[in-house]
Amino acid sequence: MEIDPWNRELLDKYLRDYGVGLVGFMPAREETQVGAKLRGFPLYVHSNLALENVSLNSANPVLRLTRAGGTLQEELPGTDWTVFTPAHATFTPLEWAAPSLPHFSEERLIVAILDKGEHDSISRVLFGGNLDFWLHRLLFLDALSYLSLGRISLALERHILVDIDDIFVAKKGVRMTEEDVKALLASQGRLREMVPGWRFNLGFSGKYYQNGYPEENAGDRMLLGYSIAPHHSGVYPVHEPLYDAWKKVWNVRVTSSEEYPHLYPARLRRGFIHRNIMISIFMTHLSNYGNDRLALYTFESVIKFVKCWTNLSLRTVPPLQLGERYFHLFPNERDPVWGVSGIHVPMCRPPPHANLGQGEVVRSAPKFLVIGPQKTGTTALYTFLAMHPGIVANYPSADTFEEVQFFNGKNYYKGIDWYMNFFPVPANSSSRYLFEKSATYFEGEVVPQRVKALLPHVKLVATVIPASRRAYSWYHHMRAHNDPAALQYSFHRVITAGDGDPRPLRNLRNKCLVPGMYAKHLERWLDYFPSWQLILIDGEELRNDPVYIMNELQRFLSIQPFYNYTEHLRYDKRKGFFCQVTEGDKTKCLGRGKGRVYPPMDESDAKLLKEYYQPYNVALEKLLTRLDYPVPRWLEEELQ
Ligand SMILES: Nc1ncnc2c1ncn2[C@@H]1O[C@H](COP(=O)(O)OS(=O)(=O)O)[C@@H](OP(=O)(O)O)[C@H]1O
Repeated sequence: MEIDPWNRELLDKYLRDYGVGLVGFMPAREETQVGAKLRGFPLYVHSNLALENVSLNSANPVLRLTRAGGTLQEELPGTDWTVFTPAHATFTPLEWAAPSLPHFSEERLIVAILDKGEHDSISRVLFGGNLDFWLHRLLFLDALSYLSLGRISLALERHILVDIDDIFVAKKGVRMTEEDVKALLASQGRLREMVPGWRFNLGFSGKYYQNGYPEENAGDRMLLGYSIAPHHSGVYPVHEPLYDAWKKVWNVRVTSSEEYPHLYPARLRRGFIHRNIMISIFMTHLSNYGNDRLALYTFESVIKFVKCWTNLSLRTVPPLQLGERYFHLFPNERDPVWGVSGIHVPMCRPPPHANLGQGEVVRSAPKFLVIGPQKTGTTALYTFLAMHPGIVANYPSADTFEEVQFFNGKNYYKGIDWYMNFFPVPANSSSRYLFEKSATYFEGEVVPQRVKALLPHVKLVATVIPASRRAYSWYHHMRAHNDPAALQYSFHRVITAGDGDPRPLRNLRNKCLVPGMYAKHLERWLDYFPSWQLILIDGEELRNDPVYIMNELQRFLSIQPFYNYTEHLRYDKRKGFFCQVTEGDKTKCLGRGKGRVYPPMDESDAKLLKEYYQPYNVALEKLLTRLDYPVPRWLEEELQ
């Protein structure tokens, strides 16, 4: 509002030429202005006021979501409000308030004002302060809608359902009596007048039915007559046996949870779909419906308040429809992101509502992940790490061997319990370094976000080798695994495949080439993790001097005790690689699948790939320099 004339002229020209409106806020200032003219506007201001008794101008065209609900008899936060006195018909008051001074409570000073643009062809909504005051946030949304000619507008329809879980679950003495149930039904009747069709949705666990004092048991019986359903308790993190039961016994399609995704305040909670069951987010618990009945009071008050100050139309629909509407509105939330933010690694994570029975254990989370990409020496790294007495690897998977492959692909939908079961329970989890290696994590679009949500403090180990060498090794890996496309097409054909080529060939090309765009993928990881949580290992050095790399890695992970790899790794002439020294001074090397023998890459293909990866390599070098990471020698050579 108070920029210098030159910038003001530029800004106004822009606003006029493109028909853009302006929302302005008056900054707090030290000196008080009384009746001062606002430069360039036919408008006078008075600053540094304490205000109260707010009301809105119902005739102002800006009001859309906000309703002029009467006079709000409360003080505005702060004592540095500015009020406006217009001197042109272009201005229409939007909001009034009275000064917080004795005998002035009837006065109406303008705290927010609409400039219709009749003075200088620019429409504005001006606020005499910031958005700390809740009503101004609503007015701000309306200002955006008005000034954008309705293009930036939120729908006015809202759906609401109150879900009361565990309706019978509470200790004797704090359960619902008949009187409480009657109060619930009476409240439901009153709410129905404000929200057509309102109905509390009750869920139960039958185990606790008739488990209270006689008057509470009478309450239980009355509730049973009302309507209850066994489709609640969408506990989070997901408790798989519950989902099994929901599917098998009741064919439940929708349920509720109050935890996901472990973010506070509660308004940050979200929905998700797991095993085709929609989890909406609206769940409350019994305790405030019996006894003090605070929940009933709160809901009625909130709804009255919303109806008083907004033009929102409140509706209710049954749970299934609500779930469908929810995910139609927020399609991005269909995919869950399992998270335990706030719980530090090592985390102990029994399902929150599950009583740990015999044979059940509390597991610890991995402290670091080897994320790949494939063919960069990750198996060697995994094997060398697992030799360390202080490091514990995941159990192997029946399908994917040493790799769990949880955060990418379908396994993610098996839930956290499935993942955690891959980790042994160390006697003293805090002194052991659990880790897993899944080389497919590196380039997965959703992987960094998922890892961050579940393991925010985890350290990340990535390995890189020349991208073209990686691509060639991967191609031979696929041939060795009898991949039909890899067997059918030559390496040249794969790396030169165009968008018009058959899908299997294009897929192969992408999987072959995309992981080597190292900088692009690393940047994605760094969107979620600070650089000090990530180490980048030169796979060439790992191959030639694994002891040096393992020492670096131990330092990065701050692992105790320091393991002397010199005595435990030895170059094996026959294998052509470093291998593990075993008892009896023999060596145990990786299997035939690692360190394969295949013909060298055609020079023309090597040239093609060098050009292809050039921009990615340039970006990688820049990234490494920016992060103060060492630049591998092969990268320097590639860029010469
Ligand atoms: N010590 C040791 N022993 C055997 N192999 C070693 C070793 N160090 C690095 N390498 C290189 O690792 C390459 C395989 O990489 P990955 O283990 O990441 O492959 S995989 O993604 O897990 O399939 C593998 O690639 P290929 O040579 O193409 O088979 C090796 O070059």
